Amino acid sequence: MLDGARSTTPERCTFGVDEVTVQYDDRTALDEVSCALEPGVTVLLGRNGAGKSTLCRVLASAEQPTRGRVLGPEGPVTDLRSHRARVGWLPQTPPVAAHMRAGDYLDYAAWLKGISRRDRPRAVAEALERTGLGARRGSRIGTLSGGMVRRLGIAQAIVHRPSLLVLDEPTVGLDPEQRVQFYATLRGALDADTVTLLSTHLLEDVGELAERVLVLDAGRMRFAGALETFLATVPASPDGDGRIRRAFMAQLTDEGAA
Ligand SMILES: Nc1ncnc2c1ncn2[C@@H]1O[C@H](COP(=O)(O)OP(=O)(O)OP(=O)(O)O)[C@@H](O)[C@H]1O
Repeated sequence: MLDGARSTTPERCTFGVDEVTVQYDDRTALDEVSCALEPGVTVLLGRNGAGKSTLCRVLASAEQPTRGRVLGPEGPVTDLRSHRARVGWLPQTPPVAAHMRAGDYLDYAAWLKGISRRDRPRAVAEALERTGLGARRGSRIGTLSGGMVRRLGIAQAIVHRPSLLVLDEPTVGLDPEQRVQFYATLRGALDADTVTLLSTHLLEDVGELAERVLVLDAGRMRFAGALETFLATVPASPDGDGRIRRAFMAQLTDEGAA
């Protein structure tokens, strides 16, 4: 296990977790999980209940692990406030308020991230532009389509140009066309040096976005490495079909099927 994680040299590790355990009463959501993230998109795969959301929350410092450490470029994170200021986070349920106008909502998100009153208009305009919502600045969020609300979720997560972007199942509930738009929006919204973790159980997301892959199962990290390494865990089939699915299935355990 973790062959890919070992191949991620510490010099290139900008964010990650070290031996993180999260315990809820008698349930172990994460069991001594370690991973090192790099600039680019890492897709976090796992079945329902594997621990994906828990890992996302821990990385975003929205939740404290029972044991273990969150890592930043300077080493273990000790100052949660400044860590949160450099993290963009899109939880499973986008934190939007239907009655607000998109621009006002982003202004509020930028204020929460400590962007000054002077810099906020530019930050908001850029976030709207990067997510293709420039024309929707004055629209009430309740009138936007599901796909637009998801893009607005990305906009609030990137409004402060975070170093680490954590997206928890952002493609769930989007129809195929909305997903295509979402992929394009995300690619356009990311800076080259942004460290992005995207959790999903949609294997399509891997082919569209992943440079690296993590697989969690039953709270344990089963695989961490480059997409090519992940795919190489199973043989190619003559028609080239279903390789991501087979590579994913190969990492799963009976334990996680419970
Ligand atoms: N606040 C909580 N209290 C108790 N148990 C929890 C809590 N949050 C998560 N769990 C449990 O921890 C385990 C991991 O949950 P988590 O939500 O991280 O998984 P997931 O991979 O994101 O699943 P899904 O794809 O269904 O969202 C599950 O067994 C879940 O029931």
